[in-house]
Amino acid sequence: MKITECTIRHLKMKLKEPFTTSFGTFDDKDFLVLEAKDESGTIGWGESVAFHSPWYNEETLQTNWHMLEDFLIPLILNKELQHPDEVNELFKPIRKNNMAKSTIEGAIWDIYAQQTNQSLAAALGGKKDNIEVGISIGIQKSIEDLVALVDGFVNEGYKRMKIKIKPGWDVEVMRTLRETFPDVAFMADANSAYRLTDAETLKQLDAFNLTMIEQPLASDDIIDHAALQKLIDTPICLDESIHSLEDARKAVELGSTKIINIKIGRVGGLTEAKKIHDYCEANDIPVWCGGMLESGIGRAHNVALTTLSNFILPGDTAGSSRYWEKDIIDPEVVVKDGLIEVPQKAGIGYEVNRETIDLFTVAQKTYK
Ligand SMILES: O=C(O)CCC(=O)c1ccccc1C(=O)O
Ligand SMILES: [Mg+2]
Repeated sequence: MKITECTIRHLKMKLKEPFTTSFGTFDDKDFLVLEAKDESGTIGWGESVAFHSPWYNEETLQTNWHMLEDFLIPLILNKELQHPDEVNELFKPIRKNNMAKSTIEGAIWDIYAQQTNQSLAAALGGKKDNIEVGISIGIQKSIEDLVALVDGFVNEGYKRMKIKIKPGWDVEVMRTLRETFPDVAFMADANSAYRLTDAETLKQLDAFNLTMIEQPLASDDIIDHAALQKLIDTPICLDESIHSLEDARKAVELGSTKIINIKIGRVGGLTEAKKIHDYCEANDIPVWCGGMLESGIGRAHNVALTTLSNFILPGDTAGSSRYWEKDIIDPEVVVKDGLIEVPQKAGIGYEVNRETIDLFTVAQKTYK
């Protein structure tokens, strides 16, 4: 396989509802999509999960465009590749910029799966026919609003509720939810809103039988998380702190994390995601697939990755209709009884709808 052409598109899509985390609110979603073509005309799609602003990590839509245009696409164009794992090696001399790397790596995995006539899930080694999913719920105006939302998602069948928390929107919120829904699987995600000195507050969450607490402390920390885990019973799950297999190994060895949220973009692509998955499986660390409010393209990659055996806990891959009036893939990702059926077609398994994607494209450029 030889990539002969890449097109970067900047898409702007309106979220149905604003999504609020401890670090800010998303209204629109601005992001990049990459279309790669090989010498035989096979087309593969990748999505950048970098946001418009550097809130979640340091990458942005613009830094991703720069990295792709000036460094990553030139490394790939017209190079003979046997397997997408080689992309991970080719990109090693370039430090970080994982979301940019993942964008093009994902498109190459899609092409590879099509050329070997298998679903992306099968190409990765996944065996599940369907995957279990939960949902991530942003910070609301009032606890009553949150209770009503959770009630709706429980009725829709989502397998676990992830509640965004921050100082002042934490203990009483989780207490109310636990009292109202005694049997629902809840977890909390702080997106780095606390410090080790907040351990007493976080300790109070132990009373609510949470499946885990995600990234309570600083986004680059694994030392204080290890100290915190000794003080609280709720298992800690790292998100922001894990960028590679090496990060995962160090965090597990230090006792900073008992569960890992794997995001394909954050770790630089599917090859690295699979390595982290395999390491965690060998070390009895359950993993699950995180979300970045993706369009259908990124969502399809998440579905495929989640078919690997150690994705034991439900992920954040909710259905397309949770986010968009109209997604850019056909069919859209549908959740029924908390399950997504894994597409069997070759590649990512969904068709990118050219008419819809054109509607949301605000800029594009082709490289060959
Ligand atoms: O529904 C989703 O895609 C997951 C939403 C989510 O939790 C999230 C959204 C934006 C940035 C960070 C995170 C996170 O997992 O921390
Ligand atoms: Mg998170």
